Amino acid sequence: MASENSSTVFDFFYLPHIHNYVSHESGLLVVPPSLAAALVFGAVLLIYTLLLEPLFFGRSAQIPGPKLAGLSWYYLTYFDLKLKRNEKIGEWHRKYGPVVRIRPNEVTVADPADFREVYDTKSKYDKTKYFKRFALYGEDNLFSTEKYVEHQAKKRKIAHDYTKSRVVLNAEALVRERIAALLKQFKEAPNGLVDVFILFDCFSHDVMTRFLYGEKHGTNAIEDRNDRPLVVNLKRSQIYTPIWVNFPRLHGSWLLNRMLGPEYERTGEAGGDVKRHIETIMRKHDSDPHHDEFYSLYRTMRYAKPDADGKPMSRNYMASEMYDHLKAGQQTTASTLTYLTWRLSRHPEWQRRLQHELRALPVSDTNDLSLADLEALPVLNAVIRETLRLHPAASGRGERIVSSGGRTYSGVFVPAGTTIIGPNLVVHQNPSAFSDAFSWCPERWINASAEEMKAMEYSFVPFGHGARICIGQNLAMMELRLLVGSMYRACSTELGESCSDDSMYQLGSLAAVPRALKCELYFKEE
Ligand code: HEM
Repeated sequence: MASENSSTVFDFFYLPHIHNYVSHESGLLVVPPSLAAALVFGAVLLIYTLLLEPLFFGRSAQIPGPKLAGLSWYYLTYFDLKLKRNEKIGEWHRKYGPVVRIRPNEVTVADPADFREVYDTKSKYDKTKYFKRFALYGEDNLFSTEKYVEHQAKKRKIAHDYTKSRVVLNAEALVRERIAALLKQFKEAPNGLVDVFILFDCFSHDVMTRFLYGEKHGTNAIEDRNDRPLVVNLKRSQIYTPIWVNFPRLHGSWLLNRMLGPEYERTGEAGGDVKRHIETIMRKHDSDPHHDEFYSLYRTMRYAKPDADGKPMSRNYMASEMYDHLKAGQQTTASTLTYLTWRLSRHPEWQRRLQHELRALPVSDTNDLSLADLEALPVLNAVIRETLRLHPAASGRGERIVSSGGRTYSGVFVPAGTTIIGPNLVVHQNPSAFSDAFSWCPERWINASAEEMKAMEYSFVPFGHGARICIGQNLAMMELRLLVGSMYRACSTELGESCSDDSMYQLGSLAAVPRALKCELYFKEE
């Protein structure tokens, strides 16, 4: 029998009411039947909700995938923070098949037909709330707009400027001018050693700023180091994008700044720097009395037809759109160019074939290659396509919501409301379209039969598909063709000592960049 003076653990924690439930004989807890029943019910409910429902009885339980991914949102987050998200999802598809549950309510598809169903114009899937992170200045841009219909209305106002003929008219000359500045830097580099990643980043930054605000107000990051901090910080911030994506409220907090150090803190400010940069440029542009006389996307937006309510585009909306295009167009293009020149440096035989093809072309009075000629070159287009296939530069987070009634993908039913994604990296590894899918093999695009080519093209979606396909793809393809064409006509490249398969491992960051955040190559003028 417990003495009146003996103390229990409940005294220690001072839980006065609990004494009512302690046996005076044994000192043990005596739980009244009603409380016991409530506790058991609670435990069963918890087990059912956290374990049995997601694993066996829930609407998504039959979808293949790792059990842990079905149980917890954090399982994929773990690989995401390690910057291995895309690689992991690819691995799961090889193990579990074309449809995989990657989070309790999130599914990816790898089959090209399923990919097309998700993104097709006919399907009209909405985007998820994830894209709200990309809204800026309090305004949704094209990329962050959730609703299909609203997105279409916005796109109609600017899509014309991104058609092929308009891009050639408004941007070809500025791209050529920036290429000349870039090649000069390559040629003047000490010992010919160049970090191409940073310089391609500067190149695509200059092209984008000039396209967006007009040549006169664009940057000179290639030759002027004062214009580079923005580029460098945006590049470094790639390492931390999974924190921003998974824990947006925690990102940039005092706690993370202390835990991750000054590099994290500094790059966390990159977004704010871009915002201020855009605001400054808009003010400069507005106070320029000649701003209507030269092309810029900003000018197009300022004079776009007003909405049905008669309102022109708001200043904040225009700023939001320009910020998004700047980031979307800069890092993707720089990453693609980096992987392309790296692959060519690893495969000198392809470099020689490319040079042979380029050097046989006629040049203009100004010693330029014509875009039409470049578009028709089999080797140039094969090396570009093969690089876009193996190293797609976007994040693979094209989240959409399965619409009402649910859908069946490759025989697997996915309920309405589920987040669905077609990661293009995984679609590009489709073994029935691409034999030896993990090898960089441009030959496949040259020697394919008509039937093989059809299958490859169906599975080749580096710019996405459908209504939300990359608006900048014509600009990107023009930059790639003109730059790679001009560069390899004039020079050769070789791997620098610091450049290895490990340093070039492609991270699962927002723009899929090389792990070392650099790529050193030797340039030899020929
Ligand atoms: C090699 C370079 C590029 C690649 C691989 C690429 C890839 C992509 C992909 C896959 C998407 C679709 C995302 C989704 O479905 O959610 C996309 C959208 C987009 N891209 Fe690109 N892109 C590139 C260059 C550019 C350039 C140069 C611009 C210039 C403006 C640009 C601007 C955009 C915009 C604004 C969107 C959103 C379109 C919308 O939601 O309607 N991209 N890009």
